[in-house]
Amino acid sequence: MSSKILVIDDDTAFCMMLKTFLQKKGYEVMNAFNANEAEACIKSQKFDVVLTDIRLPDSDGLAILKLAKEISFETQVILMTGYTDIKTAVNAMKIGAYDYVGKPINPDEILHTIEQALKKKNEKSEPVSLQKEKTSPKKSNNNTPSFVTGISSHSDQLHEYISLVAPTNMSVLIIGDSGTGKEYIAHSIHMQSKRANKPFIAVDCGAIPKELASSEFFGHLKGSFTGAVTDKTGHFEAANGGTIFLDEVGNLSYEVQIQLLRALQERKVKPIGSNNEIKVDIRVIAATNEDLSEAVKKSDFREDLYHRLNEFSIQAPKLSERKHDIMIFANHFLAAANEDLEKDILGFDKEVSDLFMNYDWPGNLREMKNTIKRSVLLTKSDVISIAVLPQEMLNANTTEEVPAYSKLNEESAIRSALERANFNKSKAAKLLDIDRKTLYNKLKLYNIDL
Ligand SMILES: Nc1ncnc2c1ncn2[C@@H]1O[C@H](COP(=O)(O)OP(=O)(O)OP(=O)(O)O)[C@@H](O)[C@H]1O
Repeated sequence: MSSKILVIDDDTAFCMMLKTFLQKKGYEVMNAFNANEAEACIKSQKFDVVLTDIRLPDSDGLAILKLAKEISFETQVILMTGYTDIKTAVNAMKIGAYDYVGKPINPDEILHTIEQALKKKNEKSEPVSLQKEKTSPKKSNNNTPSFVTGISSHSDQLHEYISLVAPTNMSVLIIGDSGTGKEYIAHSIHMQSKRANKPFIAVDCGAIPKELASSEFFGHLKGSFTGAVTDKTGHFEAANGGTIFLDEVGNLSYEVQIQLLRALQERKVKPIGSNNEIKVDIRVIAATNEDLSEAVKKSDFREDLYHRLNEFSIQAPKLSERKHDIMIFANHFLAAANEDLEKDILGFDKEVSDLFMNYDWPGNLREMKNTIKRSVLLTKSDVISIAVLPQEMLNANTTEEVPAYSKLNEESAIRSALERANFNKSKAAKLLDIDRKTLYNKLKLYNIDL
């Protein structure tokens, strides 16, 4: 049976073009041109993948993401971003989006992302027993990509902390922006601990619907509630003897926080519908990208749980702060992308590495990994050039040099944007964030001849 995809975008021509392209690749595709239509589709049938623009006339892609996940947790949602900043898209991944792709959409890129999303969906629907084996470090050793340690002073301190805390049984709270490698740090602590040959179970607390949280953490017996068609092993039991990693722990509801604290204090869990308590021996590592102490002050997060999780804290540095590590990571992701896409790209040209060093990387390591993979896919020569980088990166890099556009400095802003864009009017208009027609009018007004 072919996989079902819903494409949502108010640009009808683009939407239909993508539909035809994906149908040719063997998918069953439906279109929706606004959030209202999309909602009706999502409620009437189950999709394997939902591909949605972040900006919609009557709502946004984040609302679609939440709805799709509520209706079917297994549906993979991919966001398409235009000029919206990457941070919104990266943040969407924390609430369950599979990935994001930058506009203009490249058909090969979107196809690759859809294939990966379907692969993930199919892995997810395997029985728990199989998943458990997958998360067991013993089995995943071959596939686990190597951990880049870096050489910056931030990296030195990070790894000193990891090696100090790893052999203990202390709970660790990892604090850092999205995509800074918090899960990698957690895994690294686990691998350097005495629990290394026991399971490491990562739980994305932001992606678990509230009603399912207890069953996800503690398991359930068949028939204990509507929809419980088989027995389910909870994450706590699956992680027994090893480490449980609670990602985005700040997103847990207050009720689940109480249940978690109880399980951690008593070292026992009771699956829903069962009378038997199961003893568990677990080390907890949690991660957050918000200020949990603030959440405690506002009573959004329980203080007792906060202290239980925060026996030791580690700050995951932003990529832009680790200047000496930037090209080490870039080369690591290049090698991984080459292997994954069966390509043989040798490196980055100078303009690209300069840009990498000066760019802010709001999505941190995840953004870099995605950017490099996309660039490898699009590169036809031996090295990655600036031409294959996402437009947002180029724009971000030029904002400093192009004076902000205002009535007062209009003429100089236009001249400077034209120079930056090598006198390509469309590019200059984009840099100035005005449409092409307005630019033509202004060129006439200021007698700028090209
Ligand atoms: N030290 C590292 N070496 C190699 N790759 C890394 C390293 N740290 C992170 N990565 C890569 O960067 C990506 C983001 O890392 P990770 O998922 O650990 O970030 P995160 O901070 O947990 O993100 P989020 O806040 O969105 O949950 C991952 O895909 C991982 O492959």
